[in-house]
Amino acid sequence: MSDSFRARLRALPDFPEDLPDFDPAAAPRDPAELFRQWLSDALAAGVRQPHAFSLATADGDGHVSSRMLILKDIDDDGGWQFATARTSRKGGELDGNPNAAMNFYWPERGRQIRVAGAVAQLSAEASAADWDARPATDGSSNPQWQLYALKPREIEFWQARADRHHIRHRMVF
Ligand SMILES: Cc1cc2nc3c(=O)[nH]c(=O)nc-3n(C[C@H](O)[C@H](O)[C@H](O)COP(=O)(O)O)c2cc1C
Repeated sequence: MSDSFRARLRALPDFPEDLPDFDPAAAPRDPAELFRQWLSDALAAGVRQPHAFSLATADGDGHVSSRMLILKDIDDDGGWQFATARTSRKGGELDGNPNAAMNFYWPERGRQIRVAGAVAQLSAEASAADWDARPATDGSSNPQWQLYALKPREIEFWQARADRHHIRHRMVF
């Protein structure tokens, strides 16, 4: 059972054959601009939810949890925005420890983007506007809904290569 499962896992392909090139030296210096370029490329390549990312948070004892969320914006202050209920597990963990990490992965392009930093709550007005802009909005309000912004301490753009010399473009702020 375990042997055959291991063999099944081993037989799965890691990355597609036709990976894009990436030259960090020629990339925009602004990470938001580079992310927008990569997002357009991912959409053109048929990536279904390139705006979905995993968010890792930690509780006061250092126990880590992660879950998928949707990126709402990268704002003019460089904040990577997402929204959730303030009363959720992640909301409680962020209250006690603002440090969090995002991870985007776009398999069709062999690309991963890691963003880590401290998260701050945005205004009640911005949170309400985000709630109202949800696709299934019914006009009701949700006072628990909170828009957050992660201010990057570090960002890494990662490009898989067929020769396994994967490219890591890391920025520290
Ligand atoms: C693709 C995807 C996108 C999601 N986007 C959001 C989101 O933007 N906000 C949110 O609160 N939950 C979102 N969820 C649900 C969360 O993953 C999670 O189940 C929920 O927020 C509770 O997380 P917590 O108990 O760790 O706080 C999404 C789930 C998936 C699979």
